[in-house]
Amino acid sequence: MSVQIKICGLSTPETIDAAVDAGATHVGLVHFEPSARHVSLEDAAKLRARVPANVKVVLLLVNQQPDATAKALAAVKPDVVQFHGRETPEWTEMVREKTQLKVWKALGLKDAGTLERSAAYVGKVDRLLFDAPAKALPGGNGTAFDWNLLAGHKHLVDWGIAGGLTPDNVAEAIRAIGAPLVDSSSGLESAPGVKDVDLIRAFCKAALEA
Ligand SMILES: O=C(O)c1ccccc1N[C@@H]1O[C@H](COP(=O)(O)O)[C@@H](O)[C@H]1O
Repeated sequence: MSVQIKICGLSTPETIDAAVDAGATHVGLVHFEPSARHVSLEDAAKLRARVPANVKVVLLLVNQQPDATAKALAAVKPDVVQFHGRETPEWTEMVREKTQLKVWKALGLKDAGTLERSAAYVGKVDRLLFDAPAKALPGGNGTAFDWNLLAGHKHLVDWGIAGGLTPDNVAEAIRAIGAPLVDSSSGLESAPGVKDVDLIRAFCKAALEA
């Protein structure tokens, strides 16, 4: 099976269409006000409506309260909700059971200890997304983690990698650790929050040819 590709932080119809045409399997919408890629729920719902059924829409939320989470999910109707903050296994399990949506949890991979702790999410998420450790923001920082931390790891749940992936390094990442899904955001931008359609195309091509 070929690698799955998520292009995240999209905020315009043109870049959504470019990602879909280039072969992305997932497109991500960030609803997190401190982010340069934040989209309102109204805009997210409009962008969501452009996406064909064969491509999955991922709504990224960070440490939202239950009411705000329910409101966002009802407005955007994503296929997947990606929690990218300090959300607990109990929380991901509850959202998964209540909504029947696919639930992903992003984890900043600092060391082997983080990987051990990721076991707490097994059975409580549909995918673990390994990212670089948080900085001022919990993600979207354009920094990669040490992929070797995942070498030889026995994955007990679907997984993917994010963090500093670009058209230049995505093939290496796929070959190095056999990542089944790659996720990129800031590495495909001409300025923070401004996606570049040529970089989106180059990223998808490099991932599909890896
Ligand atoms: O994109 C953001 O601004 C963002 C904000 C808060 C949490 C996560 C965010 N982005 C996600 O982080 C990873 C890695 O991004 P990058 O490729 O290193 O820029 C990815 O899943 C982004 O969608």
